[in-house]
Amino acid sequence: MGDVLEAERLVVGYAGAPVCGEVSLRIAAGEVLAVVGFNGAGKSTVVRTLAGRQDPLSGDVRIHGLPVMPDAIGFRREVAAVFDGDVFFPGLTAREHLLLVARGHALDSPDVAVDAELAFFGLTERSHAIPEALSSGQRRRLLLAAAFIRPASLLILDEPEQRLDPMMRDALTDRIRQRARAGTAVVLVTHDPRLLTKTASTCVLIDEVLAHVDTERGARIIAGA
Ligand SMILES: Nc1ncnc2c1ncn2[C@@H]1O[C@H](COP(=O)(O)OP(=O)(O)OP(=O)(O)O)[C@@H](O)[C@H]1O
Repeated sequence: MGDVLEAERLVVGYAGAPVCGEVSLRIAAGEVLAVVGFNGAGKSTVVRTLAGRQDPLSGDVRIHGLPVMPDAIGFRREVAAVFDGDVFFPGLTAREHLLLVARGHALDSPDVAVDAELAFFGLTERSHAIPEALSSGQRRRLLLAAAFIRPASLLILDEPEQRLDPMMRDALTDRIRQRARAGTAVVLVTHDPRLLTKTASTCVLIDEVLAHVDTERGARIIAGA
């Protein structure tokens, strides 16, 4: 099977200054690639660049063999992402956010899909609340629900475990595995060793020099062991 995502000698950073070493990686359908490293190493910068949220300083990123085109419908159809700073429509309820995504992606039965997603992420009772009236963990769940409800061949998750309680982390772990089994390629930035070992098939350590490490070693690095 061909690569979903391919980065070749990618350099990422701000105002012309790189934040980490060159990144070269590939990920195929059904693979989960964990991205690990210490605070400030450059993980979010790397995955934001992979998702087309910022331009690379140099190097190449290809998704299904094509350059990253964040404004193109075809690109946005393939790539779903959750980042820390993602925003909501202040006047729309949790349910309305998910309906918007479900309808936008032409799901067959959007109402059914939305109810299922609200239930999975434990938001059914808060489905008519606007984001401001949700707890911070519930807002995180809503962002994740919006990413998982829609089809995508590449799913980029930047520390999705943030602010989730242990039960929800377990549910998220299962969901990522299920999604990968269905053929989605997943890029997962995480500081959670358990989430990493239970989901990832490969791992990269972001530092001054990028290292490809096995998932057990990746988990030991983030556990500080
Ligand atoms: N918008 C920005 N402008 C300039 N520098 C930035 C910007 N965002 C992040 N940085 C810097 O780039 C470096 C890498 O940040 P990044 O957020 O990619 O790290 P990270 O590995 O994801 O960290 P963490 O584990 O803390 O989330 C840090 O030194 C950070 O201070």
